[in-house]
Amino acid sequence: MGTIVDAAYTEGNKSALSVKKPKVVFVLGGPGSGKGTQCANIVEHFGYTHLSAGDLLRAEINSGSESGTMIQNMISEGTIVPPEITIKLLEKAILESENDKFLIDGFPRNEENRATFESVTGIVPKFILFFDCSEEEMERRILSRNQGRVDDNIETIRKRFKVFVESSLSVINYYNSKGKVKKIDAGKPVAEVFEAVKAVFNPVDDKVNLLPRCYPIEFGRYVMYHRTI
Ligand SMILES: Nc1ncnc2c1ncn2[C@@H]1O[C@H](COP(=O)(O)OP(=O)(O)O)[C@@H](O)[C@H]1O
Ligand SMILES: Nc1ccn([C@@H]2O[C@H](COP(=O)(O)OP(=O)(O)O)[C@@H](O)[C@H]2O)c(=O)n1
Ligand SMILES: [Mg+2]
Repeated sequence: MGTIVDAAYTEGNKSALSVKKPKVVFVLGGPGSGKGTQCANIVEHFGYTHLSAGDLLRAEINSGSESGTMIQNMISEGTIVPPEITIKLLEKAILESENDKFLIDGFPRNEENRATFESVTGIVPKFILFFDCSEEEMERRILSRNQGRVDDNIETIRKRFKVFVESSLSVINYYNSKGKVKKIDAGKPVAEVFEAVKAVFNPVDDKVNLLPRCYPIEFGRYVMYHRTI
């Protein structure tokens, strides 16, 4: 149809993303673990662009797209939308951005998401940020989130926890076996969680830390400058 999404596909069904080669960090964790909250902090501090798979799917519903009804039903049930749909939305957002580094929040949520993304885009994530939080705390947070989401009710929350344990944890285990998971204790207050997050990102990514800080060390008549980053 000549849309930007169609244009993203080149010969052999490979995505144009294999040309753009963006830097990608997957941000995973149970519903309510604080992914969106911490992504906002990372954007502010490290200059990434935040792409929430859930937000992109909700925007697709609101755009009146033909897949809208199906997406709406799946979100209401807490089930996972087929990867073709979510991946196209992610690709479009990445290609439309001038940035080259992205936080992909809430994706991949199952093995099918993961394997399809990898084969279609050829992108290998730099690392996975995993927000580890108890169900009791996640439930408390979601029930006071107040964003008017159709899935933030106790019945759907329970279904989403089940999907997380049965389908999403295996993705985290997969990347863990490759040494790519940075696990964060997400049960603490927002500021404390962000301290742990900051320690994970390479300091050279830090927007407020772009110039190396040096301090002099004197050795007799020589003065050496030691870089702190
Ligand atoms: N560390 C935290 N402690 C307490 N509340 C938090 C924390 N992180 C996020 N929240 C709140 O919990 C709710 C869920 O957070 P959110 O970032 O939307 O999580 P997710 O994207 O993982 O579902 C929001 O209302 C948010 O303000
Ligand atoms: N990769 C994804 C991400 C979200 N979703 C759907 O979108 C819903 C909300 O996802 P979300 O990431 O906004 O939810 P939170 O983890 O932020 O609470 C999920 O429960 C799924 O129904 C999906 O199908 N596939
Ligand atoms: Mg979220």
